[in-house]
Amino acid sequence: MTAVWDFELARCLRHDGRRFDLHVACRSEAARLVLFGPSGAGKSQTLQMIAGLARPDRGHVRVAGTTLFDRASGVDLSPQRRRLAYVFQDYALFPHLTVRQNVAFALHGGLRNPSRHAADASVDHWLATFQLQAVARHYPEQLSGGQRQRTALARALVARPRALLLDEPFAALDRALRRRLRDELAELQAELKLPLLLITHDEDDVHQLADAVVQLDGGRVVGTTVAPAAGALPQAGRPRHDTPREHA
Ligand SMILES: Nc1ncnc2c1ncn2[C@@H]1O[C@H](COP(=O)(O)OP(=O)(O)OP(=O)(O)O)[C@@H](O)[C@H]1O
Repeated sequence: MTAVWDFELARCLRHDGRRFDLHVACRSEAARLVLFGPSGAGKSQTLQMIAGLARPDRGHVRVAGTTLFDRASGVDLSPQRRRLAYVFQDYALFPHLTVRQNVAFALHGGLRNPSRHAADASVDHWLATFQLQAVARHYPEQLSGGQRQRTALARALVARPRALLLDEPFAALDRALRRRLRDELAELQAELKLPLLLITHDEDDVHQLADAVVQLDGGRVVGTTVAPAAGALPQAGRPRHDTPREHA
């Protein structure tokens, strides 16, 4: 069976005389894969290399059988051609664009600002899906945390991505909202059948969303688990280096 996620990424980072060696490999059939680990484990670097925003020294990235990067054979698709929607931790909405414009922006490859009245069926569809019609003319600073996150998701999905990459998508939200939005995201993923890769240090994200989890620490994979049961994971601050229960 073709793996949904198949990547091996190696990169040496140097900064201020310090060195961080990252080597992360994963092959998984999980539609919802979570990379879990403490701060500094290498989660963001891994996600950025998958998205094409950072370049590995060696390795490969394949998503649902399509090769997006392969150092050995010289394949290196641009972030746009990888068609992976990336939702940043702070959502990275454009403050000078309305909700509708933020969502429509992704349709034009980000080359120009869409008009405030831009009409497009797919923009309307995603605004409706995320219940954003009432705030479509609002600017990001006029939105609640949940509405900001939904706008970022609508903007990510409108361009029909191959997969969705999420960097700590619930970190900026309160606990009750996190729980609700995790459920919404899980439902949406099941409906769209869109592969989802999420990075987090929050164990609740893992339990509510993961089909499989890859635990990272110090730039290395320290465990892979399929559908982890509650309590099966170490605290993000205290990683466990024992034998993985099952391979993803
Ligand atoms: N551009 C860079 N140059 C040098 N080192 C870097 C660079 N970016 C990140 N690092 C280092 O790489 C390591 C992994 O960073 P990364 O941001 O991937 O961790 P993380 O697991 O996402 O952490 P967090 O949860 O805090 O975001 C850290 O030690 C960091 O200092």
